[in-house]
Amino acid sequence: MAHPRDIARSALSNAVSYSTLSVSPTATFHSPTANFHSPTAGSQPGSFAGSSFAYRPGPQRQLKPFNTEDIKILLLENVNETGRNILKGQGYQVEFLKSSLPEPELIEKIRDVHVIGIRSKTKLTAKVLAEAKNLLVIGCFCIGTNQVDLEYAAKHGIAVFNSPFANSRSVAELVIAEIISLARQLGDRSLEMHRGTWNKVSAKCWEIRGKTLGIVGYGHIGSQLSVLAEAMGMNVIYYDILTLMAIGTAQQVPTLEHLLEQADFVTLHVPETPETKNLISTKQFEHMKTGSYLINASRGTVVDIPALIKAMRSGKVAGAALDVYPNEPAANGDYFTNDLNTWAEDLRGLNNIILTPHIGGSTEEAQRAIGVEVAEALVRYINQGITVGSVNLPEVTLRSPGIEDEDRARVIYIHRNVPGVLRKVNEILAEHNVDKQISDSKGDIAYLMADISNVKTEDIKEIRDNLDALSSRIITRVLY
Ligand SMILES: NC(=O)c1ccc[n+]([C@@H]2O[C@H](COP(=O)([O-])OP(=O)(O)OC[C@H]3O[C@@H](n4cnc5c(N)ncnc54)[C@H](O)[C@@H]3O)[C@@H](O)[C@H]2O)c1
Ligand SMILES: O=C(O)[C@H](O)COP(=O)(O)O
Repeated sequence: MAHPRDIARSALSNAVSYSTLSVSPTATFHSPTANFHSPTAGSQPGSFAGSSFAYRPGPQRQLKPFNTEDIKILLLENVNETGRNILKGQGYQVEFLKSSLPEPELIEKIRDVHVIGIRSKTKLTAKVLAEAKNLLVIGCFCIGTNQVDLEYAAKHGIAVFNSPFANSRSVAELVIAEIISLARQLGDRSLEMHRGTWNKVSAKCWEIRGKTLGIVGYGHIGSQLSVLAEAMGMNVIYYDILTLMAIGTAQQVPTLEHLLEQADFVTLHVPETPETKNLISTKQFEHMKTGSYLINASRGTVVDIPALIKAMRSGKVAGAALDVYPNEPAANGDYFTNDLNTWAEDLRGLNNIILTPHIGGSTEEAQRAIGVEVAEALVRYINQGITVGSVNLPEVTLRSPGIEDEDRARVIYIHRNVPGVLRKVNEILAEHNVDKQISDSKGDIAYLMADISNVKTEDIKEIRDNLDALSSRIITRVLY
């Protein structure tokens, strides 16, 4: 029996196909050049030259079996105007909210939409996604995707996109500011002055020149930070589960303990995974140098905060900067108290601790760039089924056929990765000319895209119905 989501998605897909093959007047692609760069792009056969890929839709028809006005999008967490404008420019119905939503309200709203745009706060769990009967695609307008059940989404044919590095520089700059601020106790001095107290001290205030920065997680952010820190005269060491090429004169160390024992400043730039939960806890604080500093702008679960509070009270750790927390308030103006995290007030009472409200990626530059990058990925997926940049589906694209003809269609078949599917799909497509076809898999899920010609309007329903009838099917889309 078809899942209700599939029926809803089929209905959307069928909506226009029986009345006309032409495109809605609003169906112009937002950007005529829509350039994007993907670090993984070079791995796409036949679609890329090197690692930079300029997608140009050109004058051909857009591949949409629907009026763009039928697409309902919910944007939460104050997604940047750049992204909103791109989506509105397509004619989609866009509902925009500044904050995240409590789960019951989220479930109510997600039932109705084809696309949801979120940032790091909104948790799209299996429970929430199970209610999202119409959902085609999720846009994470941020780097992290740990807030989404990626596996559940893939198994139900819901693509997920993010912006893998548009805010890396902003985070790296914030961390540089924090290193100096902690070394000079700037937060405390500023607070004292705000309270009317003059307290001029040099004891335990340091230059950062010649000090050792230990970076845990040497990815996009960690490696940017490495360059900036060296430029300021710091020695940089890093620990990563992968062996990674050092930038500048930084040096990789073999274990986390090696890093903790040598570093004056420890900064965390790992994703949230089961392995990184409480990565820094009592044992790790014991390995740190007395009087060293800890910075966490990765995810709140990476540091055991009660253990940090103890380490700071004992003087083992001389200062800390936290940008992320296990439980974060939903909206600006909400309180950060023990109701949310049992230790919140103890944390607030410590000296030389910088507490920021998850602002690592919150700059105008980063948010604008993320808005464009994710919104364009969503448009490519909604209108053309292109999955390049998806974090949970195989990355698949075909060059648009560059045709004006009305007898062409793009078939997208997301299916379970089991033997014999290609043969069955091609039997269904056999009466048409398959101009181009590509198929790729990721774990249990496979994504097939075929551009076919010699297709009449009445053939579309038959193709869809036949593909829908295959036991391997997750989602069928026919775009034309
Ligand atoms: N505070 C903010 O606003 C903000 C902004 C952007 C990103 N982030 C967080 O920062 C994280 C890192 O971002 P990035 O873009 O540098 O990610 P990235 O994927 O480019 O790099 C992460 C690195 O961590 C390494 N790693 C993974 N598990 C590890 C482990 N157990 N021990 C050591 N290294 C490990 C990976 O191999 C990788 O090199 C993101 O996942 C996100 O959660 C926070
Ligand atoms: O994952 C990210 O990019 C950061 O944590 C920033 O998240 P935000 O967009 O919710 O500020």
